[in-house]
Amino acid sequence: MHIPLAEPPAAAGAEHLEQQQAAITRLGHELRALVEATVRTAASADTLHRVADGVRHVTGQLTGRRRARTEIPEVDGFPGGPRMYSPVVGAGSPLAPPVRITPTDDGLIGHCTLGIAHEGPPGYGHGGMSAMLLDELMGQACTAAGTPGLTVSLQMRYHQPIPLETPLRIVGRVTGTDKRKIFAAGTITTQADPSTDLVTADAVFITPDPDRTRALFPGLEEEA
Ligand SMILES: CCCCCCCC/C=C\CCCCCCCC(=O)SCCNC(=O)CCNC(=O)[C@H](O)C(C)(C)COP(=O)(O)OP(=O)(O)OC[C@H]1O[C@@H](n2cnc3c(N)ncnc32)[C@H](O)[C@@H]1OP(=O)(O)O
Repeated sequence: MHIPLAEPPAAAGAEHLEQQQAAITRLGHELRALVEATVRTAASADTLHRVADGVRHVTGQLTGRRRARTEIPEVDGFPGGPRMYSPVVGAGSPLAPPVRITPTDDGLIGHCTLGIAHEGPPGYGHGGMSAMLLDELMGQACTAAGTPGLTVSLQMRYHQPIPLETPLRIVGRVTGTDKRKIFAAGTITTQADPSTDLVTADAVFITPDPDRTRALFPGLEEEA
């Protein structure tokens, strides 16, 4: 079984997909603003109740067909394409900072800024967020290297707290392979001081064998 990395959308449907992605991105942006306002507000209980009623009303407008659990959204490509609802890179996810990723000669670089919604210690990023950022960058580096895999081991080292509301730089790169195992490393720094590691990580990813891949991802299109 050969699983190609995701291709850009076919020309016929490209315009529709672009419009859909733009709308998803816009809703994600507004939802992130809502999350940010929610975790910062000092509004009265009355106001919070009123807003909760309004949000419930808005949620009720997202009707129609709901994506099944293992279904890959039409706006996405997997593996290796856009992930609109990823909690890390998804422009449509209010959970995502979101991270913007660019390839380099030696892996991938991600840029993002964490907000108060991602807080661990007051004023600093949650350690689980750092793990999520690095897992994603290293995982995507595996895919970009042509060896997509699932994380089986993730070792984190927290050297200094990650400041919130500060542009961050996340690096992920593949350091080696051994059959289906891919070894990766990653770092988080601020964009202003990329030579001071705040968090570093090492991880092992495994490319599942074809039977396991089919079982795990029934929505994945195969090429003969
Ligand atoms: C071709 C398409 C492939 C598609 C897959 C790619 C998808 C990703 C693509 C795009 C995403 C972009 C970004 C995502 C980033 C975030 C990533 C995540 O969040 S991943 C979610 C969390 N991780 C899990 O849920 C995994 C749970 N684990 C499993 O399902 C299994 O462990 C699995 C399928 C990954 C492997 O199971 P086995 O049965 O095939 O592998 P065994 O035979 O146990 O091990 C193979 C070799 O690896 C070693 N190994 C196993 N665990 C190890 C470990 N922890 N450390 C070191 N080596 C280990 C073993 O000793 C063995 O080595 P020896 O061949 O004997 O030399």
